[in-house]
Amino acid sequence: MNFRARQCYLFVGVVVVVMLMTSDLTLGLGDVHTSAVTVAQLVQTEHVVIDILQDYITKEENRLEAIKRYVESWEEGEADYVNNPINSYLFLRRLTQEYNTVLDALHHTPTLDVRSNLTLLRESTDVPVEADVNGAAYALVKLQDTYNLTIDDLVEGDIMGRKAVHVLSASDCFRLAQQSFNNLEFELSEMWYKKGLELLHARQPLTQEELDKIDAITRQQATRSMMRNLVTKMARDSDDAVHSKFSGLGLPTSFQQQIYEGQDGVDQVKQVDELYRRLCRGEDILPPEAFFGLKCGYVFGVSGYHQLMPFKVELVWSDPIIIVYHDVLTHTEMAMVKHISTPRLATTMIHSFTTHEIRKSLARVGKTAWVRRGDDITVDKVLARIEDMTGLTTYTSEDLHVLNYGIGGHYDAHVDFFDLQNKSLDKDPHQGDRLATMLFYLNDVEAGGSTVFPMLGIGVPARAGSALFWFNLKRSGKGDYRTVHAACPVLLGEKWIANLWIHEWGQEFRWTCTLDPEE
Ligand SMILES: O=C(O)CCC(=O)C(=O)O
Ligand SMILES: [Fe+2]
Repeated sequence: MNFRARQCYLFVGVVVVVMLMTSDLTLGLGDVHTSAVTVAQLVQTEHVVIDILQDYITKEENRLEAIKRYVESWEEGEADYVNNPINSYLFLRRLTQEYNTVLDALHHTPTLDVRSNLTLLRESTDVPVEADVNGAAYALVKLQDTYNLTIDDLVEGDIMGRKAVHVLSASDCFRLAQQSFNNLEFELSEMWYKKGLELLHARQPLTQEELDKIDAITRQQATRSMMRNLVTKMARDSDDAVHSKFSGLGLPTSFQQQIYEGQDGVDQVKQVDELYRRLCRGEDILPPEAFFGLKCGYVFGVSGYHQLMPFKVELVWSDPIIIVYHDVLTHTEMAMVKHISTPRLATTMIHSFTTHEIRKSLARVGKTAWVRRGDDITVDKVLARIEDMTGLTTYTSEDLHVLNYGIGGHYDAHVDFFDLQNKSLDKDPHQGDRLATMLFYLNDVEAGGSTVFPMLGIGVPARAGSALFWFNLKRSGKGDYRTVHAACPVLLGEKWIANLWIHEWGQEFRWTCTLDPEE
């Protein structure tokens, strides 16, 4: 292995080890792609960049044109400038007026202007950096994995028949391979290296540089596999304190399987993950009989206008109760919630209940904003509607949590409750546990983005204006683990949701509880 390759491997090794020690799988991954709003803003920024450059090109062309005109108007040895008065006049005019134009053109170059305009733009916008390209590359790999997309289709830029503007090159494949490796997706990494090499081999005749690249990557296979074994062993040998740091951070299931091999619960993780993928792909998991007895109907609200105008309700599951309300928000209301949230969107963080840290995680990729009662009349109306729909108070709930997922945006399997009965969290600020979740879909997602419940085998597509509702707690107040749910990665388009976590306090006369720990 040459020195550069060795250095490169050392670097990858260090990255992987640092990721394990700090349990930060997001290291080196930017999150520009995680929100469709941010990407749309960048598309606008690029329009401005193109305008600035276009203007620069025009000015440069005019400048060169002036210089060219001067040079071309000189007819060497052809004219008698000395004896012919007209020639003499033209000659002197050239040397004064036209020559000055040339001097002007040479002095006033538009380069400084274009540079300062571009610098201003860079300072006023979050221009993506290398890490953001890696983030977007990792999103692609995640989509490939969840939706069983073939590597060939991805290379051709084909996602479910929708063509991209360009195909992927060999070096794109190597970037995807490297990114998968950094994120401990070792099998996927191998596949992408193989594809990259195949694309390079297909280029005939090969340049010396390409031959060197093929050679280096082929020789690095052995080091990669050594690195992989080392990292896996280190993770396997780590103690519980380190393992608990990993929880909820989006460690790939394939890697978890290897490090927790033979331990309790690992089969369940694998099973939940498998069901999650199948549900995301829209596969039917349950036989039709499982849905017998489930109903659709009109249900009147508990107060206000909906006492006369019922809600369209679909019972998606009966135990635990999962309900979809159709057409419950208007387009204006959805637009308003998105409008207020857009300037507040920030990288989604997750709260680890084992370490109490708040961190960026690969388990949840998207951008979040919080909006509260009083921020806008629409928010107040939405909260009042939730009370109408559920009969529960929203005065002890959290603020409305708005999420914008871009391509690959997702949320791995989780429960919404804190299980306060089992954990010694300070209860007061929480107003009790999260009794129920109301999740509004604020747009139609072109492909992907369903909410799925792997333990139950059901999935709910994101449809603009509908709302998904379920109870997180049993009547005894215990967390109901059957409500494990996940947001499938967005495959095409974007996804907007707003959810409200309704808390236990204040529901004493609205929700019957029981002392029976089994209920
Ligand atoms: O986006 C979704 O479909 C689910 C989001 C979710 O589960 C959450 O925010 O807790
Ligand atoms: Fe959730």
